[in-house]
Amino acid sequence: MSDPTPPQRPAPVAVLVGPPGAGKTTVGRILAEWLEVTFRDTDADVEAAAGKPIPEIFIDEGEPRFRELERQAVQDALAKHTGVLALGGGAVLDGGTRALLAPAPVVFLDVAPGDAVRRVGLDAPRPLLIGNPRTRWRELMEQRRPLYTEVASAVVSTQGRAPEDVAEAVARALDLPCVSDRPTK
Ligand SMILES: Nc1ncnc2c1ncn2[C@@H]1O[C@H](COP(=O)(O)OP(=O)(O)O)[C@@H](O)[C@H]1O
Ligand SMILES: O=C(O)C1=C[C@@H](OP(=O)(O)O)[C@@H](O)[C@H](O)C1
Ligand SMILES: [Mg+2]
Repeated sequence: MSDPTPPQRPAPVAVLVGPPGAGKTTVGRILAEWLEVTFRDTDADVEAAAGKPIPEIFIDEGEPRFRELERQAVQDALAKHTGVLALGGGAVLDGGTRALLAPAPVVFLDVAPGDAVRRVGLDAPRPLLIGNPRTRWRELMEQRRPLYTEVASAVVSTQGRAPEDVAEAVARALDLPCVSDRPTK
């Protein structure tokens, strides 16, 4: 008699990584809607666990504590969340977090510096971009690009693409069957 099929471990259908301004949160929400699954963002999970916004966690407790909370959020989401998951841009800096991501369907959303800095300038503050955002972003990306590439099974460019076009490219890269049709323009 053959062995019974082992119980499937729940896993997100897609995990988005990439630098601040790549559009992980925006694209993740759109993709989740099309797939008719839930969306989760580890930044929101970390804020809920700490009971304060990210800039305050950095000021009060420092980046190492933020990365620890982030690793716990990633671990929890990978174990329990079956929808689309967006990570914070620096999650890949932590070796433990990278190891957790190894079996997951991870997509690296790539973005050009000019686009990223313009996008985050219109959005919520990122503590690591304080000062000269353009220079800081380039420094972050120099350090992180190899790490995004290491954890990802696919890379999707966001250059000159609307968030819906990026979501479609992610779905194609992971061979995901979207339930809801892409809204027509
Ligand atoms: N492909 C895109 N084109 C134009 N603007 C975008 C795109 N993706 C995201 N944005 C905008 O950029 C800002 C940052 O997006 P967000 O999803 O928070 O990025 P991330 O989570 O990767 O830091 C938001 O204001 C969002 O509306
Ligand atoms: O790049 C980073 O180190 C960070 C990116 C942010 O998330 P987004 O990439 O969603 O902006 C957030 O986790 C925090 O401000 C730190
Ligand atoms: Mg985000």
